[in-house]
Amino acid sequence: MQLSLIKHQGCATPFLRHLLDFRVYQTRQRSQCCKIACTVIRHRWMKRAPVFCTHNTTNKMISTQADKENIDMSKFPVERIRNFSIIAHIDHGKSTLADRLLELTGAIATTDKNKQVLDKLQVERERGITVKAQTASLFYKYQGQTYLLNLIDTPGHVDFSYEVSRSISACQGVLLIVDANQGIQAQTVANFYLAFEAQLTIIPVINKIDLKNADPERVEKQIEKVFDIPTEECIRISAKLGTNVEQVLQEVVKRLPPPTFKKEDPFKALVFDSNFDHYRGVVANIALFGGYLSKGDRIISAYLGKSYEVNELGLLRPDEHPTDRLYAGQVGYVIAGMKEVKEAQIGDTLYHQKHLVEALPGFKPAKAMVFAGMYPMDQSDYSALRSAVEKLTLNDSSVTVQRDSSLALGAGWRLGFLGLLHMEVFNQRLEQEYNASVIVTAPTVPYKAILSSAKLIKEHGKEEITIVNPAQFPDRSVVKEYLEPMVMGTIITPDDYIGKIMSICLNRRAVQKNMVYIDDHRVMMKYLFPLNEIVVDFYDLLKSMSSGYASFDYEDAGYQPAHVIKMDILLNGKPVEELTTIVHKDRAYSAGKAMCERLQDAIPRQMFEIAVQAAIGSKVIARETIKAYKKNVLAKCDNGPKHTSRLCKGYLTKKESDGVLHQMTRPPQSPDLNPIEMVWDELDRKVKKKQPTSVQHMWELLQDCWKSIPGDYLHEAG
Ligand SMILES: Nc1nc2c(ncn2[C@@H]2O[C@H](COP(=O)(O)OP(=O)(O)OP(=O)(O)O)[C@@H](O)[C@H]2O)c(=O)[nH]1
Repeated sequence: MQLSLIKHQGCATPFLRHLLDFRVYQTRQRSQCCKIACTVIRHRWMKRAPVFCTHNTTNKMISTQADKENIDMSKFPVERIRNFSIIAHIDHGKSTLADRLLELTGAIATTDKNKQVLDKLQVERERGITVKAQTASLFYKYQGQTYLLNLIDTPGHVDFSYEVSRSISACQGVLLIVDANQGIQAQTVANFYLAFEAQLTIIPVINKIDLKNADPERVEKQIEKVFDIPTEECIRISAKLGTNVEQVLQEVVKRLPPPTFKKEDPFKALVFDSNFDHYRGVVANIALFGGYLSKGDRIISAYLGKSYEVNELGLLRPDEHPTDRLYAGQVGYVIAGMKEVKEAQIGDTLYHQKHLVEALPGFKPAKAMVFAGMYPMDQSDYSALRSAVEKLTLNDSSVTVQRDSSLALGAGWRLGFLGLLHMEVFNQRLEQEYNASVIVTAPTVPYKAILSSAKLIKEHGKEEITIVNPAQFPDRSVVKEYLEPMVMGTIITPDDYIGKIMSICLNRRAVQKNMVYIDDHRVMMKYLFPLNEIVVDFYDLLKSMSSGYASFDYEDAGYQPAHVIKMDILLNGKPVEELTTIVHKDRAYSAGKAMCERLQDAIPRQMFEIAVQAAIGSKVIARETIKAYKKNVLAKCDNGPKHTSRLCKGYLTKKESDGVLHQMTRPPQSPDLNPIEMVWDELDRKVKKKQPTSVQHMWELLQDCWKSIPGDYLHEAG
């Protein structure tokens, strides 16, 4: 099958588009037709309902007068600074609480229009989720003293937990929000441990107490049982109504420790986040671990050793608010003329030119969980897309980028993401923020192979290689052992669903590691899963099995030996690289069969038969056939030239749905539809000119038309 055809046409032919859409979905389409196909395929892949805009996208932040004042940052010694993150399971109300805190401290005016003010990205507002941590500095008066509170609102979804771990590195405490109705969920546990391991002070906050089904007492008991935090330490609030939110601020001041850094020490700052501004270059979010920084200072990046002049610095309130200086313990932003994407490494240490300091440990690089190919819709857009990908990866450093190319799709990249939602969000941001049109291939997880062939070991320079593209999966004959990525999954569910959940876990090759009751009815289960088994649809399946009550979170659990094999998909005997997958040996037959059946549904019938086969090496393990169109429409041409001519016109208008001639088929190696279109046009002209009087005459005209088209396309049936 000549997938390279897609290169010659701006928009793929219907056949190829369908074919590619099966494993490849486009994030931006040129025609409505593509858009519909894409939506269908996207949902087929994701098995998720489409996400509609749930927020007022015109919701603008309303700044108060305080924003315009010049703030003397020296007024805030470390004792009067509190740096904290808001962490929680998805949708437990982090951003809503952040809105109330901003209002209470006057950072934004109090109005009912403030909804998730810190969720600034279009994608966040459209999906109603936080994907990027946001910082806001608040001034809060408590017992006659003004405190500087730096809050970081973090995402809740497991795919963005890297943002959480980075954010807490700039903090001394966290607010752990738990929904008073749902109680502790899987990401509550994961986020608690992130904060606990970083030795931060944790204030549990039970939110949504206004809900009819709220049961804060039960949730407090859960918190005591699972996290060993006494019930009396919990604060009950309603972020939506503002109930007890003031108490949260008071407890932040009372319970959270101030930073311990000194302004007398040499300047040292951690870059914990960064954004790319088209006009000003890199805007780095920094936490000062010592000393102070002034406008005009020369600073050095420990990562690159390059020196920069500070053009602007200040606080995020949550908009940028320039100040003259930032001091130890404070959190803010700095713009220092970093124009290159690579210059602003997250986790980097900045220091003064005059005072060399030891670099901070930084962050463990984010580990990509899924990989997918990304290609421009049109190869001429390659360099524009490259620049967009580079800029977006600066704003989202957890994406890994590797150059790649495909026979069918041309030059592109293989990108690594933290999960499927992360991948979707990245594509959506590319489209919305950079106006890029891309084709993204199906996601795959990174396998490893321990090579046995000395030649290959020499070629790679190591024995163990990571395979992120199934097409490059090495053959068993040169491999000692394959390894697959594993994750430790946490499932929290009401006990009514235990049986069903255990059975789906077993089905996904998972091994149970632990099971404990967190209260009278809820159970927390730990399973070791192969990542490949959960990455696409496990979460949705779990949700539907448990009527939405179960929650799931996972963390990396290394690699385990596995008997995995490469499965090729052949169309009329030719392997299609883009459709190659890696499957577990025990699942190969069912996966091959399912794939062939789905392809059979996805590929529209053509004028020739298409054999869809799944094969392991040279052995075909599944096959489906897409039958050719056959319709003896010429048999109706007995009524003379007028009727024949009318019929021909009929074919022309109907040809997409069913109008092809019985006597005409095309050899399978010529799947391009264009020659047929040309034949129809030619035939139309000839019929008009020569007015055929019989079927034989009509057939001759047809033959002439075929001959006028280059290539041997005509093939007489029967
Ligand atoms: N009834 C009620 N609803 C609330 C309360 N707090 C938040 N919500 C609602 O809960 C939903 C989720 O709130 P968010 O603030 O977006 O939750 P989040 O934790 O920031 O979500 P992610 O950032 O996506 O993890 C929204 O519809 C809020 O209006 C509350 O106190 N009471």
